[in-house]
Amino acid sequence: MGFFARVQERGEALDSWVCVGLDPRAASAAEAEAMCLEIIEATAPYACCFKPNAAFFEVHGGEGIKVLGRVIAAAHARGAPVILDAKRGDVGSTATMYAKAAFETLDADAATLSPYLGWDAVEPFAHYPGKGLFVLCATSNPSGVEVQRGLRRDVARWCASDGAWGTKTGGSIGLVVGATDVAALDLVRAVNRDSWILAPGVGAQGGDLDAAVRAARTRVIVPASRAVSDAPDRASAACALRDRINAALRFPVPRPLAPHQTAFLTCVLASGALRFGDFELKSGRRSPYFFNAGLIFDGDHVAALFDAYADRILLEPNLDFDVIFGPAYKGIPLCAGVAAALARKGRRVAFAYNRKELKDHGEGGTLVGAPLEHRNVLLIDDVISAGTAIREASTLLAARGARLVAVCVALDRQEVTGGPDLPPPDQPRVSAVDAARRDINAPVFSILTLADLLQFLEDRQHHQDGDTIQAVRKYRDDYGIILKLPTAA
Ligand SMILES: O=c1ccn([C@@H]2O[C@H](COP(=O)(O)O)[C@@H](O)[C@H]2O)c(=O)[nH]1
Repeated sequence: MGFFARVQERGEALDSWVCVGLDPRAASAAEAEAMCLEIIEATAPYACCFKPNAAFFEVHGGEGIKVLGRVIAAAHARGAPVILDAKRGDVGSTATMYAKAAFETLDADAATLSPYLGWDAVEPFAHYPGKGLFVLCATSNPSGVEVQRGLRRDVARWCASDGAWGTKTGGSIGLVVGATDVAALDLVRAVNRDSWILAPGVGAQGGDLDAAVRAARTRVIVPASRAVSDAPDRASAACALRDRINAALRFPVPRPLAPHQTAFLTCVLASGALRFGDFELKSGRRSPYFFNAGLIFDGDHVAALFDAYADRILLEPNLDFDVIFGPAYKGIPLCAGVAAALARKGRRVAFAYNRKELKDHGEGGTLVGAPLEHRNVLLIDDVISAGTAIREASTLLAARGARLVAVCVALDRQEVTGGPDLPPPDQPRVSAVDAARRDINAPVFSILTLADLLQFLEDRQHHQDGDTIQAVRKYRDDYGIILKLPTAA
């Protein structure tokens, strides 16, 4: 079982998202060890994981490193996963040794990493199956923002399950976002709804625990070092922290979806393109909801749909494309309509599409619209089922000398590939979107995900009955690529 699945399981079993930090301020390695063992003993019933910070052990030299190994083993003996907080980041060959030290020598289950040197500094850590990574996104120290302001949104996107790094790591990558910066947590969750967040900075650093947890919404682990180690009764301190986190998680302040998502939902519900009930999918699964973009045909609904695509595309950072390509048939009106909507919003791009039949008269050929050679192309489609259409389109584009830069779809069902049998809980969960993304080597993003849909239903913006919401939630838990969320809004 991977690190995040283990944290999830232990967190749920203990009903606690407290990560107890082990930062022993001690005069010797022996004293540091004794202190950590006491903390582990007292707080294990409240700790979904432990987080020793390497500095507090390295300061004691070789003996300190040995103690760190024994402290990690002691946490393991209590069944708790361990995050090694060492904020590593270096050129690939050195990062390889850092990864070996963290995951082999010390046997940590996860490590904190700096994104500053790019993917090749992170990659060696990703070679260890089952281990977790936490990438620094917005740190809790006061001046971090001066450096991170321009980078944190991109880091958050890269680490999302459909982001560049999230995809490469199969989702075993989380983010460090300080509890001291609620605006940063908001920003991160606006572009990344599914990564685990480690939110340090409560207690001694003065972070607003309630606001931070609410901003993170879900999949949040709150580390506390001094707030626990310096408390007169460490067990009570960890227990109180647990309760405050849970209270904030159980009563989150509703967070609206982005306006283009609400407009899209309004359109698909009004047109009947999104329905709730009992549907049999091509895969043989019975789904409590079904999306059929072919049912959006009234002019006002179509206009809203094109606008929602255009708004979503404009939100995607660093998307450099000059042609929108729509694979036949459903992609044909989409590419034309979205190109028009983008033009109205100030972004001029061309469109092209293919025909399925070969023409034997007139201009001939299978492609219509803008020339594709040497052009950067954004592929647009309604929903990815098996991903066949996307793969075929990508082959066609490559044959025409075009560069496929990304794929935009309306709905990402975020479910594992396969048939009606439930996937084994310990297997890596790969969705059709993930598989397509891997095969075509380009990002895939969507206007709406299943997680967004659930949030919409749960926020009661749409008056669905409780049974429908329960059924969609259960479907997500059974077939979703996203592990069961620790909290239901
Ligand atoms: O942004 C960050 C990243 C890591 N940390 C580390 O967490 C603990 C916090 O200690 P407290 O006593 O709970 O303040 C410490 O090891 C830091 O190095 C962080 O604070 N902020």
